[in-house]
Amino acid sequence: MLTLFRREPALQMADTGMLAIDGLGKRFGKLQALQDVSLSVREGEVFAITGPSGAGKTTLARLISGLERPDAGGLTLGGRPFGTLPAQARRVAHMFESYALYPTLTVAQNVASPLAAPASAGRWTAAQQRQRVDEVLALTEIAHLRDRLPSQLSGGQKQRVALCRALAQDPSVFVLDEPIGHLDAKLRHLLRGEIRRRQSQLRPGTLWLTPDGIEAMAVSHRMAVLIGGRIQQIGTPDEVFARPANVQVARLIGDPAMNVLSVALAQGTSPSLAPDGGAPQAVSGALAQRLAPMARGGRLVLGLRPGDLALRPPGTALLEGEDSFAAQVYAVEPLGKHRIVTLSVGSQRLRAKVAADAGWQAQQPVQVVVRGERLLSFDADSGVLQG
Ligand SMILES: Nc1ncnc2c1ncn2[C@@H]1O[C@H](COP(=O)(O)OP(=O)(O)OP(=O)(O)O)[C@@H](O)[C@H]1O
Repeated sequence: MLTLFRREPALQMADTGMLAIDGLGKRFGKLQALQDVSLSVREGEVFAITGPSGAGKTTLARLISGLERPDAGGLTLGGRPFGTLPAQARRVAHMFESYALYPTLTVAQNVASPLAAPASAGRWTAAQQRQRVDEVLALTEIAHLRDRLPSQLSGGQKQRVALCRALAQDPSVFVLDEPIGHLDAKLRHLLRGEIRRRQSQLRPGTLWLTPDGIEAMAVSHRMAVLIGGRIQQIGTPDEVFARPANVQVARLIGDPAMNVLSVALAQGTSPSLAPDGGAPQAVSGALAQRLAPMARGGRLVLGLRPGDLALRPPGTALLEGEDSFAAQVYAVEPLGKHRIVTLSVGSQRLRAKVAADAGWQAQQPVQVVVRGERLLSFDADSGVLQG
């Protein structure tokens, strides 16, 4: 059972409020690690930032904590400038990707260490500290490890200790850098729901950094996609999933991620498309309409969600509103409740999520059926979503 902490009026050291990040930039030598990053994290909001390795997530976390200084831009908390304060005055509960546990302290002592630190002197009684520590250890299912040293823990257990040490605090904002990446899938799924629920009921906002797009969607109220140090898109998980701003975002979000199929409009009288490395194929319906405004030989990138693709034997008649193109089965992964079928289309690979009882075999020719209204199209040069 989750117990929430009440703020004690006499002990309020931290102000909180909306964290606003405005135009942050950071360069390391020639590398522009972050450029013009702007976003805000509201009180009680879990805001996830997802992006591939090297995107700049940890750099952003360190700028918020005051462990790095930005070259450009600023930070405010509740409208007050925050980025000029020294790190210890910011009261950011920062969970480090590297854990940074004290090797000579037990699990419980590590988690309690910020509560017992001089900056928090007199803020919590020993009983209150113990209550906070107990709550987060129980939440992350490591209460039984409380007296162990970090050297006696697995990697996933150490990660949970580091997470607990951040969660136990009463900060101005929580910054959690890859907080659950090393846990097994079952615990990860459980914790992202539990932590989202817990953090939503606290005043400080939570910034959650993860390379896992699905985790970002599952845990957040809103999310940003960061690639190459630039924010590509900000929105609710549903908005980012439904309309990824560009091809790079589309390739990161979803399980499996959206397929992107590069095609050219082939020469001829009837509409036909040529997937890269494949023969031209006649198309009709909405797919033909998408291609109609394009010049012959023009290029387009189509976005196709794996769950929107249906596979049928070649030559099967199409229903109203359906389009199809030919492909060959490349590989089949049986995953219990569904199968992931990888398809070859010319030189490209697509993935389809189909029913578990679908009996497709590698090398089989197949008709890939998609409903035109589910297709997205991206500009072939800029990669930006069209329409
Ligand atoms: N102190 C530094 N000096 C030079 N380059 C750095 C420094 N810190 C980070 N970088 C570079 O900045 C870029 C962003 O790194 P950062 O650690 O912020 O990425 P990340 O998104 O957190 O990646 P990961 O998911 O792998 O942790 C990378 O190219 C990295 O090599």
